[in-house]
Amino acid sequence: MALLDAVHAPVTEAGPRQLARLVKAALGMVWASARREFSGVMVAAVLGGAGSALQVYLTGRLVAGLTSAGTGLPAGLGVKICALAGVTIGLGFLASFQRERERVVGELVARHAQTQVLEVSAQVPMESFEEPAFYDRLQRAMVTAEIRPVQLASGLLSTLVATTGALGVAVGLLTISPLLGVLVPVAAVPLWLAAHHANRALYMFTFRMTHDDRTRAYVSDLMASKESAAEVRAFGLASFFRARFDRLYDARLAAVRDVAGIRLRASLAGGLGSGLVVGAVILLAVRLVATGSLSLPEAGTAIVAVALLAQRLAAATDGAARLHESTLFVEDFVTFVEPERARVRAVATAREPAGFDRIALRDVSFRYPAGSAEVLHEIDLDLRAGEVIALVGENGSGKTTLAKVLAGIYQPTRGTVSWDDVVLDEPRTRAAREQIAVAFQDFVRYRFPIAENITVGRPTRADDREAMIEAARRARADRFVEQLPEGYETQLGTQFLGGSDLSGGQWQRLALARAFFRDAPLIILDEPTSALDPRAERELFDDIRTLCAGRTVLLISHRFANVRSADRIHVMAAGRIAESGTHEELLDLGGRYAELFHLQASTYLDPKGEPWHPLQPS
Ligand SMILES: Nc1ncnc2c1ncn2[C@@H]1O[C@H](COP(=O)(O)OP(=O)(O)OP(=O)(O)O)[C@@H](O)[C@H]1O
Repeated sequence: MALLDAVHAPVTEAGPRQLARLVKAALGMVWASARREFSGVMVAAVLGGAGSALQVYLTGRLVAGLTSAGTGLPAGLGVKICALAGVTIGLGFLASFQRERERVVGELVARHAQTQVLEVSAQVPMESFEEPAFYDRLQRAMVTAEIRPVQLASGLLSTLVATTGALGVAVGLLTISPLLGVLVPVAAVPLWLAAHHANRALYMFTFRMTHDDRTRAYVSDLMASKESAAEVRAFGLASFFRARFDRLYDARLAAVRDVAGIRLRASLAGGLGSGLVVGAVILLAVRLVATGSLSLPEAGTAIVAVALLAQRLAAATDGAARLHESTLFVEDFVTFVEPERARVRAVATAREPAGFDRIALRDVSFRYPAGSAEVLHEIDLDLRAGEVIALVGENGSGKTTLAKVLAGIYQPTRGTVSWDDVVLDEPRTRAAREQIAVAFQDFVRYRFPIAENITVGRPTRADDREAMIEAARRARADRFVEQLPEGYETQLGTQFLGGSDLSGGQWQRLALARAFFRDAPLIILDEPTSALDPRAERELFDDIRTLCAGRTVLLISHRFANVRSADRIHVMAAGRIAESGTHEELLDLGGRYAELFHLQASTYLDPKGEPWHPLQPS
């Protein structure tokens, strides 16, 4: 936790200046997303304030009329009562209007905030997803964007409405007794101090719980998602996960009780302090009657106004407290969204490389943010336009990492990637992704219709059905898709209405089709056939040049026989390129490639060195 605090100190430690900045940011959010609705409530607030002043004035006139009339009814009593009732009904209507508008403003701000968090999350550098602190910030920003806008809107609007209402009553009271009018607002001070303390406690609680909350959400996801459902049942993990979930929730509940205690004590102290002030002011009103400074009707009206003002001030303080609370959380949103916007702007202005005749990696090293050591060391690699280049090597040797650096997913820690003479800095790398198609080893299974699983490869040409079907054909996905009753319109994902599932190999063919549909000059295929049957695998590798004609291809495979026709094969070992050459050159070299190639080939030979025929007894 100490580390997290150092990375992102909670805002409660900050002074009024930072709070003012956050209030400004919060207002900016409301204004940007709900200008019209917000303006409507402002007008209602002003009307409400005027109505409150009128209410006090009419009450005063009514009381004065009643006391001066002696035993009979005063003249114009009916009109005064009707006017007072009319103002009260009007104020009630304004209150309902405000409540309903608040809801709409809250939703509008929530949508605005969530869109920004999602946009940023989808664009942050991939390295961010390697840092636990990033997930904490993301989680806080997500939660803030989801639930705080409603609180922000309601806090802001009810503060405005209650403050204008309080001002109206205060104006009425000041005309009766300036002393009482000045003293009543003091009742808001203990309420505000208490709210400030309570908000701090809540924010610190949320801040400190983020990591544990994420762990709990992960465990609950394991228990409730389709991806883990089979293993959870096969290994009987339900009670094991349940115990872990309970432990985490117990810790949270203990912390919730602590923070609830702090908030309750603060609220009691605030209410007590405020009540004492109001009581003292009423006593003072009585004393002013005794000393003859106030008449009895004036004192009666003043006491009603004091109670009304205290009530409005409490509402205004409550609104301000909610605004303050949500503002603390706005910090989580702002610190997440703002820095990333600068990067996005930089990318928007970056020139996309025009293409390449040669891609060159020079002295490229890479270390994962979470890793203690470099996983790529001083890599020099060239890919010329139209070549098929293969990467082979044992598990963990760095093939996927290198492919991701080439794909512009990761930025090298040291060294450069250039397209011809253009060195790709971060913005250019992002821009260059437009010209790269990748089929990842851990590709995504989109729970969309089949056609969309392919067209997300290049959403801007999603309407090109012919190209979509052609991509499916190249990935040999057309055969099984055409046998499905709804063909390319088949919804995937059994969690959605009418959805069905595919086999691992069929999903992989869709991932391949997606890469083909992207139609980019550089195609990176990381273990593209790991789930395919031997026939499909053979077909793909035999045809790779035709399938990717005119493109530059980087192929990664564990099966050495698959890459033997590549223009150049690089053998990776412990993050370095250990050997390079054509299949024949590498066999002649008699090194690691030759050893691993023969090792794999031997599994297809019987003990006498003949090809293995499993159906014929040896
Ligand atoms: N996100 C990560 N954070 C830290 N280290 C990582 C991360 N991903 C991979 N590594 C480490 O980087 C090294 C290279 O991994 P990489 O996935 O590039 O290997 P690979 O050759 O593609 O392996 P495989 O053949 O198993 O797919 C491994 O030692 C791995 O533990």
